[in-house]
Amino acid sequence: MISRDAIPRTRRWVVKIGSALLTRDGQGLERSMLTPWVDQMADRRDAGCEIVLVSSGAVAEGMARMGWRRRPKSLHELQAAAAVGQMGLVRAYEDCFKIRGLHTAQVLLTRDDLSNRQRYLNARSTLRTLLKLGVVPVINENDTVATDELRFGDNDTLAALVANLIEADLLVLLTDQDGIFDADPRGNPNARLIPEAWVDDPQLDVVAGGSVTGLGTGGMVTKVRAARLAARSGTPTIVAPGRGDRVLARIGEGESVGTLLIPFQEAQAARKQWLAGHLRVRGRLVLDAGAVKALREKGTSLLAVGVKQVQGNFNRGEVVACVDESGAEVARGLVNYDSQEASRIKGRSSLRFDEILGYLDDEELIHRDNLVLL
Ligand SMILES: Nc1ncnc2c1ncn2[C@@H]1O[C@H](COP(=O)(O)OP(=O)(O)O)[C@@H](O)[C@H]1O
Ligand SMILES: N[C@@H](CCC(=O)OP(=O)(O)O)C(=O)O
Repeated sequence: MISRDAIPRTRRWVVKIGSALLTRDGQGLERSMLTPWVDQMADRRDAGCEIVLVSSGAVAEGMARMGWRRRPKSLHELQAAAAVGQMGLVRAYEDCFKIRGLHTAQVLLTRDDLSNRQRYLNARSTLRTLLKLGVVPVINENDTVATDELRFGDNDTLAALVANLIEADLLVLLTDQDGIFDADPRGNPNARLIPEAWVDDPQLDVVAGGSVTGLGTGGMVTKVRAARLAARSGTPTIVAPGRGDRVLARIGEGESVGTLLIPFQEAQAARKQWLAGHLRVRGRLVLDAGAVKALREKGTSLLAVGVKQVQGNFNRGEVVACVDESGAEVARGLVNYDSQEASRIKGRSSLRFDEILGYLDDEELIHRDNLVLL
């Protein structure tokens, strides 16, 4: 079970900053407000932590730039506001991170990008590459193209799916309250902070209310839901006070700040169960004896070097069976290369993928997290 003591060992964080924090009463972005967060994130980086930032605020900044006092009702006006405001948002982050010598990258995602397996894998590879290069990705929803059906709707959900995507060690949702209280503190002065809870605690559904500022979307309801999504990849969530002093540093030191939502341990098991029961196996990889042994005895990922034959037509991200030379199924998993690519790299070391394919996406043909032994 993850506890506060384990937080100092976490190395990959997704930090989400909500609109309620970024704008003063709908007056648009304030750089002076952004600087302390950027400094805190840069400090985490200096402490050896990778940071992916999910930031809201495009609509609020767009409204301010257009001189609109009220949040527009029509989807197209909202999309237009987001398009105008996103320019200011990324520019402000770029300027602030530059002072700390860090590069930033704008990443705009829709729900479709994360539900389509191939695009999911591509987004994952790009984010991993940016992190390896030391760049801070600044993510927001691609509001301009997202239709109602395709929207995440709130950036808490987006941040959780990003945490799943990059297998983050921690999701930090910075908001305008000190954390999750046993009642909405705006209407209940006696409300008490919940320092820690299991993410599936039904009590959270009772206490978490919506948003009342008209700037943010979702309130605590979406934060609890997001924590449950993040827990699917075993990621704990901390809902923390964005206006607090040295909040990220204190979290990193294991201090009790905000509300820690602890993931259930079954997350990994559930994923493997889903894989084992998946009926639509698209192809087969015939493994040599060494690879069978490594999978069974050491629980390693499957490398192309241990594959003798590739059978069937499959795409990257589909389920394939791993069989031994007698045809007996050993394992099943989500493959990182399509059947044509797999045929070309079979029996080869990942050091040669670049030369053979012209690129290297993943070193493993199937990562051990996406592999279940049968
Ligand atoms: N149990 C609760 N504890 C704390 N805040 C709550 C609770 N229930 C509802 N809220 C509301 O959630 C709001 C934060 O969510 P939201 O406005 O969506 O902000 P953000 O922009 O950070 O996502 C708070 O201002 C608060 O009024
Ligand atoms: N993509 C939108 C995000 C809206 C949103 O989720 O806001 P919030 O609840 O404040 O995180 C924007 O940038 O305005």
